[in-house]
Amino acid sequence: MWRGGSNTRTCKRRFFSSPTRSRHHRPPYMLHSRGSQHLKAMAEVDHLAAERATARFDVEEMKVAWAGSRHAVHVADRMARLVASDPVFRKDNRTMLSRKELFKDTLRKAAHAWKRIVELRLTEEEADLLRQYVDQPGYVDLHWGMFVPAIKGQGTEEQQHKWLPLAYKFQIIGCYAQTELGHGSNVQGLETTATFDPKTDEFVIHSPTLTSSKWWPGGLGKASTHAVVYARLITEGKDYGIHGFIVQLRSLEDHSPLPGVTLGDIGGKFGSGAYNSMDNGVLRFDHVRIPRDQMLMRLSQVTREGKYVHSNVPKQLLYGTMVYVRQSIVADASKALSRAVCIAVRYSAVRKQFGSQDGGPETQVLNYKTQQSRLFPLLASAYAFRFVGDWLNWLYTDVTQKLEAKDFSTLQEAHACTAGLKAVTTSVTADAIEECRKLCGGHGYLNSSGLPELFAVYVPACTYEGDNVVLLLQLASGKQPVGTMAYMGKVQYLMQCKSAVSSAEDWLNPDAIQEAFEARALRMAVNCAQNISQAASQEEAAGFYERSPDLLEAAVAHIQLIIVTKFIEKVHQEIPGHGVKEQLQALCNVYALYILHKHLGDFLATGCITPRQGALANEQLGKLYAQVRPNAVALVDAFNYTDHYLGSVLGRYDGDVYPALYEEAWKDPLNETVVPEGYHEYLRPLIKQQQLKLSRL
Ligand SMILES: CC/C=C\C/C=C\C/C=C\C/C=C\C/C=C\C/C=C/C(=O)SCCNC(=O)CCNC(=O)[C@H](O)C(C)(C)COP(=O)(O)OP(=O)(O)OC[C@H]1O[C@@H](n2cnc3c(N)ncnc32)[C@H](O)[C@@H]1OP(=O)(O)O
Ligand SMILES: Cc1cc2nc3c(=O)[nH]c(=O)nc-3n(C[C@H](O)[C@H](O)[C@H](O)COP(=O)(O)OP(=O)(O)OC[C@H]3O[C@@H](n4cnc5c(N)ncnc54)[C@H](O)[C@@H]3O)c2cc1C
Repeated sequence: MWRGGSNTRTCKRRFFSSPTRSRHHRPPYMLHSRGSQHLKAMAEVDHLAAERATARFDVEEMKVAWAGSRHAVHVADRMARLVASDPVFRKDNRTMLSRKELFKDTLRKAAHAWKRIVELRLTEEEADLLRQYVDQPGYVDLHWGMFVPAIKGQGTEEQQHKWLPLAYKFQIIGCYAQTELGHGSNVQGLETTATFDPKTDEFVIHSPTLTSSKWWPGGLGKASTHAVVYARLITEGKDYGIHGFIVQLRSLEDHSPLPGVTLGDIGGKFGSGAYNSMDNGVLRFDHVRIPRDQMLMRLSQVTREGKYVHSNVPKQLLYGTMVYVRQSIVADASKALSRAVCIAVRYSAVRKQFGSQDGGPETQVLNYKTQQSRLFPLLASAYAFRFVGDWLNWLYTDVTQKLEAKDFSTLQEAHACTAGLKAVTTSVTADAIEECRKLCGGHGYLNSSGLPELFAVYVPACTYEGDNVVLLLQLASGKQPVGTMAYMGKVQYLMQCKSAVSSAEDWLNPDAIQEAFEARALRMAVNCAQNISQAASQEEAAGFYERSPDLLEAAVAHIQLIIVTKFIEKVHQEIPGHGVKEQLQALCNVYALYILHKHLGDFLATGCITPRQGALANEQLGKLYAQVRPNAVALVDAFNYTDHYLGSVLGRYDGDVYPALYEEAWKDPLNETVVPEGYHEYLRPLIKQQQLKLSRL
C-alpha cells in the first residue's frame, strides 16, 4: 500500500592563443617532449599494488557480500562503466559551473540518461543504478523517488491507472510538495487549503498566507509539470486535516505556469556544485481549481456531494511516502560513507609523512595508530550501515505486504525503525565525510578531492525527510516492546545483569557485545521513563518535553543496538569466499567496540559494564585495528567504485595521486591566463602607487 514503490563550458583551455599566457606557464611535465607518454606510463603503475597484495581475503567475494549477490555486482559494474565511459556524464568540472550552467547540465544529463535507458531497454534495477552513477541530484530523483511512490501508495487503482503511465513515460514530471515556508517538521501545521466546491465538483487549492507557500520541494522550481501537493482538506465547512492532491503546475505545451500558480527556485544552497543542481522551489496557489478525482483517494474520499469518508485504515498511512524514502536514505548512507572512506583509505596508503631519519622512505599515514583509530571505525560503519540498510529494506517490504492484507500491526515498528535509522545513519555519515576530509590533510580541502562536494550534497540528509532530532523523538515516543524493542521484554534480567568479560578477547564474543548493548539501551530507556514520571506528576507530555535531551540519547542507544544486532546476524550467516567472513567479523567487532568506547559514559553510568571492562574493550579495539590494517585497501576496493563515481583525485584506484592533483590544478579557470583578470584595474595601480611612495622616501 505504501510503495510506489552541453556542459556549456567544456574545458577547452586556450593554452597557446591567449596573449597573456606564456608557454612556461604549463605544468613542467607537459613541457617535457615525452610528457603525455610519461604520464601514460605512470598511470599504468598501480601505486597501491603492495597494499592489495597484503589482503588476506578474496576481494571478488567481498564485492558480492557488499552488493548482496553476484548478479548485483555484475549489474552495478555494467551500469557504472556505462556512465563512466560516456562524455555527457562527465562531472569533474561541476564545481566550476555557474548555477545556470549547472542546472542546464543536470537537465542534459537527465535527458541523456533517459535516452540511454530507452535505447538499451534497461530494466528498472539497471535504470536506478544508472541514475545513481550519474551522481547529480536533479528533478528525476523526486519524480521517481517521491512523486511516483506517493501516487502508488495513496492513489486508488483508477488514479494509478491514469497517472502512472504518464509519469513512467515522462509525459509529465512530478515532485512532492509538502513542506511550507512556515512549517516542515510539523506536518499537521501545514496551511495550504483544498476546499471542495460541490457546485463544480472541484477542489480549490489556495495559499492563504506567505508562510503557506510551498518551500523546498526538489524539482519544483523549474522542471516539474505536476506535484503531489499536501493541503488541508475542507469540505462541508469542516477541516479534515492534511491530504494529498495531484496538481498540474505548468503547461505541457510551453512550460509556463498555469493561471493562479506562482513558482520559482528558492535560491543557491550550501557549497559549490553540490545540491545546487537541484531546483528546490517555491509555489503559491491563488484559488487554483482541480477536479475532485485529483485528490489521492486510497485512504479517504470526498463524494460527489462533498461528504468526507475515511477508509478503515490508520491515518498515518498518509506518511507512507516519507517512510519509503527514509528507508532508501539509510541504504544511501552506506553509499555516501563508503565513498568518503574509500577516498581516505586509499589516500592514507599513498600519503607519507615523517618517520625517516636518513632520507629513506617516510611512513604511510595509514600506519599511524591515530589515523587508524579515526578511519577504521568509519570503514566498519560503512559495512554496518550497508547490512542494516538491507534489513530495513526487508522490514519495509514485509510491512508493505502486511498492509496490502490490511494487517497494520507492524506499521509503528516500521515508522520507528525507519525514522531512527535514518536519523543515526545520516548524522554519522555527514560527520564521517567531514572527518575523511580532515584525514586527507590539506588536499582533502580541494574540490578535486571530491570530499567537499560529497559533504555539501550529503549534509542536508540530516534535515530532509524529517529533521534528525524530530525523528529521534518520534522513536523515543514508541510504546510497545515488540519487534526490535522485544529485548525490553527481558527487563528484569537486563536491569541487573553484569557483564562477564574478564579479558580483552572476551569482547570478541558476540553474546557479550549483544548483552552490553541491550542492557545499556534498556537501562537508558528505563531511566528516562522514571525521570519523566518524576518530572511531571500531572502530565506525561510535560515530562517527555522536559527530558527530551535524555530521550534523544536513549533513542540513539536503541538504534546502535539494532545496527550491532543486524551486523552480528549477518556475520552468523553463511558467507562464501576465502577470509570474507573473518574480515566481516573483525569489522563487526570494530563497529561495536568503537561505539562502546565512544559512549563509554552511557555504559558506565547505567552500570552494565565496569571501568575495567571498558578499558579491555579499548585494548581489544587496538588489536582489531592492527588486524584491519593489511586489508584496508582491499576492503574499500570491495565497494567496487569506478574512478568516475568516486570523483576524487585522492581516491584513484591506481593511487597515482600527485600527477593527478597537479594536472587538476591547471584546469581551474583562474589558470586560463597567467596574468589574472583585474590585474590592470586593481593590482598594478596598487603596486605602482606603493612603488611611487617608496621612491619619494
Ligand atoms: C541526493 C539524494 C540523496 C539521498 C536520497 C536517497 C534515496 C531517496 C530516494 C529518492 C528521493 C530523492 C531525493 C531525496 C532528497 C530530498 C527529498 C526530500 C524530501 C522531503 O524532505 S519531503 C518532506 C519530509 N517531511 C518530513 O519528513 C516531515 C517530518 N515530520 C513528520 O514526519 C511528522 O509530522 C511527525 C514528526 C512524525 C509528527 O507527525 P504528527 O504530528 O502527525 O504525529 P504525532 O507525533 O502526533 O504522532 C501520531 C502518531 O502517528 C505515528 N506516526 C507518525 N509518523 C508516522 C509514520 N510515518 N508512519 C506511521 N506512524 C507514524 C506516531 O508515532 C504516533 O503514534 P502513536 O499515536 O504514538 O501510537
Ligand atoms: C535539500 C532539501 C531538500 C528538500 N526537499 C523537499 C521536498 O522535495 N519536498 C518537501 O516537501 N520538502 C523538502 N524539504 C524540506 C524538509 O523536509 C524540511 O526542511 C524538514 O522536514 C525539516 O523541517 P523544517 O525545515 O521545518 O525544520 P524545523 O522543524 O523548523 O527545524 C528547525 C529546528 O527546530 C528543531 N525542532 C523542530 N521541531 C522540534 C521538536 N518538536 N522538538 C525538538 N526540536 C524541534 C529541529 O531539530 C531543528 O533544529 C527539503 C529540505 C532540504 C534541506
